Amino acid sequence: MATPRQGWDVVVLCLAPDEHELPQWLRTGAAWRLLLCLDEAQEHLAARALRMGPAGACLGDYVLRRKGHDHVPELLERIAALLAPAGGAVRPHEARQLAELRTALGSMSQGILQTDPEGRVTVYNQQALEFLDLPEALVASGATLAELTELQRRRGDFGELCELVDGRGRPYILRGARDPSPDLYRRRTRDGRTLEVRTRLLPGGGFVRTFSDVSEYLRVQAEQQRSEERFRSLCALSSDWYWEQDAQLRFTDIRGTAAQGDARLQDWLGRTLAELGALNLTRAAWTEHVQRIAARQPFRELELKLLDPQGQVRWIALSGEPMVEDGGRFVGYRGVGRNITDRKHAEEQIERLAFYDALTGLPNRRLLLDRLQRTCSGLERSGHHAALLFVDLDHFKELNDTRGHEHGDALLVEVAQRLRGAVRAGDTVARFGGDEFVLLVGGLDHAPDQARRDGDEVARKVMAALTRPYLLQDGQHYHSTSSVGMTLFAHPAPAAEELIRQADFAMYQAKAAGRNSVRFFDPGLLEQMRARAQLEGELRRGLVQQELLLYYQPVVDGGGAIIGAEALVRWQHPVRGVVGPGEFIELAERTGLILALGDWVLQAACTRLARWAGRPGLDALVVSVNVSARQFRQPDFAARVRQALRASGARPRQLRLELTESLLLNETEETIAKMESLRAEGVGFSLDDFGTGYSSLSYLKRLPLDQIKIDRAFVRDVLGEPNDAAIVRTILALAHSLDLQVVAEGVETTSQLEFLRQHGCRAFQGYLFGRPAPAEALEQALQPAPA
Ligand SMILES: Nc1nc2c(ncn2[C@@H]2O[C@@H]3COP(=O)(O)O[C@H]4[C@@H](O)[C@H](n5cnc6c(=O)[nH]c(N)nc65)O[C@@H]4COP(=O)(O)O[C@H]3[C@H]2O)c(=O)[nH]1
Repeated sequence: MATPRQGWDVVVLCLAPDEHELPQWLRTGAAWRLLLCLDEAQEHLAARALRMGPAGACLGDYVLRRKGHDHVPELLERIAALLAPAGGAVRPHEARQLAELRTALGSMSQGILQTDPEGRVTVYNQQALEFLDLPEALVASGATLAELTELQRRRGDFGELCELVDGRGRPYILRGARDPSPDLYRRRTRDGRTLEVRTRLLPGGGFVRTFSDVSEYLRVQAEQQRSEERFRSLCALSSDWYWEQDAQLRFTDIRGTAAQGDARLQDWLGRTLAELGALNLTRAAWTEHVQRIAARQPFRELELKLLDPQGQVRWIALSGEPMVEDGGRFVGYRGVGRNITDRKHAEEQIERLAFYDALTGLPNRRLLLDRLQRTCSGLERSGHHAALLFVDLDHFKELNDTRGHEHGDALLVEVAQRLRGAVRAGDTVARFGGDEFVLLVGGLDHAPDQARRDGDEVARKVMAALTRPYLLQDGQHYHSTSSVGMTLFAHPAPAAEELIRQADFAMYQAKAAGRNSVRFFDPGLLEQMRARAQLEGELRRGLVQQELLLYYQPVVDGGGAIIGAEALVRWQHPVRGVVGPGEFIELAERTGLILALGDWVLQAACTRLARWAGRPGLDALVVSVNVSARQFRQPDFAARVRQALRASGARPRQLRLELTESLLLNETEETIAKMESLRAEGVGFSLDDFGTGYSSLSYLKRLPLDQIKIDRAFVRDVLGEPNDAAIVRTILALAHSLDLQVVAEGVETTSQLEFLRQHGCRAFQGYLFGRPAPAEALEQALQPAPA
């Protein structure tokens, strides 16, 4: 059959009864309407024609053939109906379909329009009018798309140079919207929206065009892109890296500059956290983590200590949160990871500093206290005894002072090693600072006697280890001994601090017993300890209550004339009466009270000097004041002396500071500077107890001294002990050659005086001339005889 021509209004297709297919030309689509005439058995072909939709012929209606030509009237009637002009009699179902179509078009968010082969707009919806900003009257009037486009172009809808239309659509618009139209292009409207324009050609000519406002979509897309970029740069710049796990908690993604090229991290892929084998997680910590994951909760800073194949430890911290799809389905975890190895090392270092002695690497006081507490709490169960040993090196200070700190430090390191070797691995060797070491030894016998023997054996071993000669860095050998104080304890044990006090106290007993010995803490001695503590409290109070006094002991010349005095402190105790410095100076030094005490003495002596000014006999006296090492080492010591002088008005030339040898051996440069600054103002310096310590010619030459004092120990035996006599002679000769004055202390007899005089001594101090006494005694002795 021939193909119907364009322009026909209705095509009536009568299918032969044996025809089971629709002719091919029906699919080409055309403007005419189709009226099918077919047998009942062929009714499905009408349905098929209907389904061809807008691309094919438009099925108008169909009529079933009846016997003879009974169906012809109906056929004609239907032809008439199809030929009826638009707006004419429309069948009810068609009217409904049309209305529904309009509603559907109207409710679309897209704009839609359709043109006929001549380019006239035949179908449109409100959205299209709105997007194109065109009046409906114009569009409905049958204007062509080219005309509408021209109108828009003139209005500037596409921009002056059509720049609002993208590269795909611009040539088409510039051509005046004449074919061919691109399938897709985008253009921006003047109010800033972006429209996506899609065109689909219709088979019979014309096209359907849709307009979608994709502004929001593009905004979200751009935002997403920005967010992606942010994430990417975060990953690139951050020391953290990003990870993801699937629902089975296997690592599926590890990203970020910090993770790139890190084979050890990339090795995680496909494995779960449990399979990484963290060394640090305790069972409890792991259980807690697993429960958290099971509850799909986030986790923060989960720290993992991992061992890599090279045996290196590294620490990683992970934080994560669950990933859930839109439907609420759990799909895994994601989060960030960070290498915290450096931080962990720093923390370990800090911990070491907090609990270990930096020089020897031994536990410090804090750690020892902790271990001691643990030992004590285990004693009830074990029934064992334990021992705490306080070890102090004899004469360590002298080594430190004479040979320098490096040698002292090296010795302490060696001592630490020897102590460790002398006890069992489970015992603790701690350093309390200086040359004080404390050993905690556990597992001693249940029976007190045997425990004591065990403890004694440990102490002997310790002492033997420390007595072996040391080879110093300068190649010289050094011999040392130690004093050990020990306290034994079992359950119930005293408090840890109390045990340390006991061992410390016992160590002092060992020192007092002549060093190089062991002493067990004797509870009987506890009283002494308490007395010491009480004395400290009383001295503190005494200082505040101004219970201190200054006595003065005269210093005389060869003819017995008083040329000066030494100020010696006394304590007017409210109960015990006058207490000598031998009972409290050492305590004051140990507790730091010496600083306040020393200040007071300086001020009192200066005040006395000022009072004596202008008084006959007293006016020219030089007063010596003892200065303890700790006092002298105060950074502002010189300023304090100046302050005492200024406040009292005393003349610096009449003040002489007595220093001890041990003080001068240390910190020489600083010492000299301090002494020189005071000496420049007239203050004199005397070296006390000369000959008892490490007397050295070199520092005598270097230090700005005026005077040395021969210790009374040499003076005492100067007649009976040839050695002492030789020392005294040497000191006098030395002092003479260095142009230093000499004062001999402790002169009690005229024979001593005679000896000293013979060998050139010109100044003397001792009971022979007067005991230390209140200032008034000196004042009386020097009072001019009444005329
Ligand atoms: N056997 C005997 N002893 C004599 C004789 N002549 C004097 N003495 C004593 O020898 C000590 C001399 O003082 P030192 O060597 O500076 O030794 C002083 C000094 O090191 C210290 N000291 C005293 N007062 C102070 C002070 O104000 N500050 C400081 N830091 N230490 C002081 O206490 C030590 C003892 O002082 P003191 O008990 O007053 O003892 C005094 C004095 O009484 C004598 O002929 N025979």
